[in-house]
Amino acid sequence: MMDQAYDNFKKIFVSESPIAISEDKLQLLYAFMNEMKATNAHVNLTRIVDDRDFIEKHLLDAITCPLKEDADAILDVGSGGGIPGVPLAICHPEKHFTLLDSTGKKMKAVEQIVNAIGLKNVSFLVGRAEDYGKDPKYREQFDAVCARAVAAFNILDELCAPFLKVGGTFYAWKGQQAEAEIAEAGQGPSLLGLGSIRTTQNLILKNTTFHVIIQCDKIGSTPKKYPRNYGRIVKKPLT
Ligand SMILES: C[S@@+](CC[C@H](N)C(=O)[O-])C[C@H]1O[C@@H](n2cnc3c(N)ncnc32)[C@H](O)[C@@H]1O
Repeated sequence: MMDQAYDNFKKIFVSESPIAISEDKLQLLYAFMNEMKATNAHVNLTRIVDDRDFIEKHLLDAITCPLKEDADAILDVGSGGGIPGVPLAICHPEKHFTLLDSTGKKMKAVEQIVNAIGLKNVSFLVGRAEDYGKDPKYREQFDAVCARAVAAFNILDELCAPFLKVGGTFYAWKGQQAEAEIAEAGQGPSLLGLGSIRTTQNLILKNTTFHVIIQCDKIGSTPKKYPRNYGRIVKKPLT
């Protein structure tokens, strides 16, 4: 049963959203927000708790990602409190989302949230991206890989590229520093099999000026030597 608080949520969401969302999905996004806020009292999942901020900086920031229609298996690397993975899973029930984070406590909390709101298209992995990326069970198995607020692009490319199938797409959420980070990554993406680097800037939200998603496609297999161990990736990012 939805209430006055839901009506307020809906009003803000509809006035801010550049895309139309059905009522059932909107109710799930609302339930996710409330569960996350409640969980936040004992597990630190987000600093954003005001409804308008949550809608703009978490929900809309996540769901405006231009995921390809034919992407079925999607990995969210460094998912933390479940963003962008959970809002995207709500909006794309036909796709499967795997959330990966090295912090088990966060993944456990998000799993409980996902169960509480009844989402069936999400699964969880606890551990380091650079370890899972070497595991044949996960390497080159995903049609899309997403990552928000995890690392600079010249580190993220090595963490994420190994998971992508050739033909898949990598989405890295960035702000106004996107172009500078692409430049800093130099030849790194192409060494990893990534190409066609571009940015999506046309989904700028009313109060979030710098909503930029770097996208690139996997155009060739990632050489076996990548990903290196994390210390090496950070100390000497590919250029
Ligand atoms: C700042 S949080 C961002 C969480 C979420 N993506 C968001 O935008 O709200 C970064 C998360 O990435 C995870 N992380 C960082 N490096 C990682 C790695 N190499 N493998 C797996 N998780 C990692 C951290 O545990 C943390 O939960």
